[in-house]
Amino acid sequence: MVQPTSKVLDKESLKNVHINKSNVDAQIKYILDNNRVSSINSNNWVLKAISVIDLTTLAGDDTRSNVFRLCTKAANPIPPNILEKLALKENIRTAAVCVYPNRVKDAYEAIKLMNLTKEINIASVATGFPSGLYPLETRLQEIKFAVNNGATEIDVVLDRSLVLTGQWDALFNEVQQMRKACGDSHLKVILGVGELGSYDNIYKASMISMMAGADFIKTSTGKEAVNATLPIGLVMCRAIRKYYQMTGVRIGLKPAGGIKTTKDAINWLVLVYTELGPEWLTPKLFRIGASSLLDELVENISIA
Ligand SMILES: O=C[C@H](O)COP(=O)(O)O
Repeated sequence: MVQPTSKVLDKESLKNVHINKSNVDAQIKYILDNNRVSSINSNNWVLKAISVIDLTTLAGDDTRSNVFRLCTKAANPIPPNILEKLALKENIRTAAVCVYPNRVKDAYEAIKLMNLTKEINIASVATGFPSGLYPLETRLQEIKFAVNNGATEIDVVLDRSLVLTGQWDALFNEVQQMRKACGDSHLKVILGVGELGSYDNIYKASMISMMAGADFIKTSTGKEAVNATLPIGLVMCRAIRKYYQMTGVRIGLKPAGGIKTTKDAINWLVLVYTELGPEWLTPKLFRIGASSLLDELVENISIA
């Protein structure tokens, strides 16, 4: 669990952040054109992508039975006939399932019933997902409710209005209280990047969230018009890198929203590999939040 580090970083220093959009776009083009991982067996990258998925269902009609199905799929993402041909040393699982607070108990019971040897984390969205526009008191209660029902990770949403009006101290204080409400569960902070107005705001919100104790920063709820794009990912990677340089603490990245194809997933792996290094490509530091990516990845596993 990451402890708040406000004493290490000076919030005033964020005033001088100016990110140039065309530089970011050019850097993304350079990274993809000079893909340093393209020579590596692509099956490894597809399997890596599967292992970092937070397999998500966040629909208004989610029921106990579809959460049970989701958990079964998270535990056995690759069909036995393909698994046999791959001859892996151990079965691959997705890193987590991600559900609404009222479905956490169902996920907990489903996973317990399966008696797995390797853990699948249970992530719950919280804090008035997706808008975050609810009283702080009830947003904190939602976190505690999800934790008490078995969530090991909490994906909170920021109140975007605090970013848009530059209320950085208020934002820091809110995230710090969310951190506290999580107890031992991990805190992932959803920035809602499509609604933050600028790359500068995305960078600053990333920094404030990490300073306040986020274990991960996450791009989107999946409900905004603009979700996880690579240029936004680059801005967030740079914030994570800067934070690591200043504190020695590694914070995770979770792109989510609109990631649907194998190419999308591999591009994110390439970005993180290039910007943060191979040590970030583990479920501890990188996740892909997605509701419909898994089937596409499985279809793209090549078997002899
Ligand atoms: O956190 C995960 C997102 O809500 C999933 O978005 P998606 O349905 O576009 O994959």
